[in-house]
Amino acid sequence: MPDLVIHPATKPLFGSVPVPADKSITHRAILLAGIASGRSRIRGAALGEDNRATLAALRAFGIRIEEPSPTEMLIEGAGLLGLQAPAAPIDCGNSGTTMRLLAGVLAAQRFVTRLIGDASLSRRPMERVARPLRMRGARIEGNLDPRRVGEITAPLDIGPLPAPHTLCGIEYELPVASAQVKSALLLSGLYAPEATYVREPIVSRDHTERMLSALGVPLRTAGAMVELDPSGWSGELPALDVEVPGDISAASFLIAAAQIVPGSHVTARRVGVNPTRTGFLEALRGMEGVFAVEARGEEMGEPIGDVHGGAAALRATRVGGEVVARAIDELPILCVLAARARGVTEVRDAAELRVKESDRIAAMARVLRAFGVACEERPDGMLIEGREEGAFTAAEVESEGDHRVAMAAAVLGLCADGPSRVRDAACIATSFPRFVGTLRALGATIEVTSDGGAESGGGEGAKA
Ligand SMILES: O=C(O)C1=C[C@@H](OP(=O)(O)O)[C@@H](O)[C@H](O)C1
Ligand SMILES: C=C(OP(=O)(O)O)C(=O)O
Repeated sequence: MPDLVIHPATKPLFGSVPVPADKSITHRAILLAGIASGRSRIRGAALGEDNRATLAALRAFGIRIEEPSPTEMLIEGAGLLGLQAPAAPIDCGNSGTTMRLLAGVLAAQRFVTRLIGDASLSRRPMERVARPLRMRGARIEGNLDPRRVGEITAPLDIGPLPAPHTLCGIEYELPVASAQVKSALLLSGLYAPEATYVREPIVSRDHTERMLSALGVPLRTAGAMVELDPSGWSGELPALDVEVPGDISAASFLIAAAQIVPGSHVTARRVGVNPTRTGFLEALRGMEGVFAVEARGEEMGEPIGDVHGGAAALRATRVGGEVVARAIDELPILCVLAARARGVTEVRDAAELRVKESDRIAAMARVLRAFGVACEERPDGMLIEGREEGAFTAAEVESEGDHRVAMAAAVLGLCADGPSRVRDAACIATSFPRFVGTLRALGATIEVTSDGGAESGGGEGAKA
């Protein structure tokens, strides 16, 4: 597994760069294209491994997919009930979104599918999606989780849907905000003659709602409530033709790097700026960060903008409440910004971070401490004692197999007093295969090592 060696920045980061296609939107586009009627075209940046897992799953259900270039997919939709029983278990890899969204569609099928994942995904909680799907008549079984009472983990066996082979209506209140669970319920709602109502404690990302609405599915949203009432709907999804916007979660690492490397100015081009995803920018505003969003139109109901970021004198903030759901994947990089801010930053209401690809609260506390940053772990967040000046202590840290932890640590390394090392960094390809190449293009010095030796060339991603 390659490591990254990050050298302290000796000059400003500067430039305008693309970022990977939004991972959440891409999962949805691939999945909906597979069950739509007709040939869909999805364009965007080259796929990360999580999106590849969704693509491979669709192929395993018999969907024909061509990739005429690394940035384009042509998907022959088989219609809502056109998926075929797969010959083997479907490997969702590291991707929670793949597993939980697929569960919604598979709940309605007349065959059984086994969903498996890597070691990290096999530890993540799945009862949250299984329970409401069972309530609407689906069969879902998993392994009982010995660490958590009433919890199940992958492998998941889903289906076949018992006679009369229709899911029933549901009115469901999510105990924890989750776009994955909400999306699974809405996707399963495409197969139910009765209505689907989902209510969340706070609004999570709404890409599924926007995409389904753009495809003519009758959806109504009011605050944190979504209703899909299929009466009067044709029961068919038209093919999609979409250029997926860039991923704000990936862009956040670059915008954050620009804040903390003196003199920097960085632009991430054509980024999705859906308000259910811009919690990072709001938190950054609270830290007196330097950024601007320049509107660049819309795609399938998703607003797009160029995001500019520049070096800033940050101050500590409090991140909690509803903004957490809209910044959930950006909290690791926000912790890095907190380390470079004047005062003590408090992150709370973020217990969900403990059930992501790693326990991101514990993992980030270890990373921060390794760089000499004082922090206190809390059950639902942490306190971080920022230092607006002086280099951090160069460190050697583990990615813990978590792409966002690895990238956050790499950005912190730009402000250290010597070269830092992020071990086991191949996981970055999960969401941002060109992370290293992009940071280098902006002026950072990063090496990708294999077998203990440092390589300075190549390295589009951590996967050298
Ligand atoms: O729906 C999605 O695309 C996602 C939802 C979030 O997970 P939860 O639904 O578990 O909050 C997020 O952390 C994940 O990276 C992607
Ligand atoms: C949590 C993430 O993804 P997933 O849940 O799809 O594994 C993430 O990308 O940070």
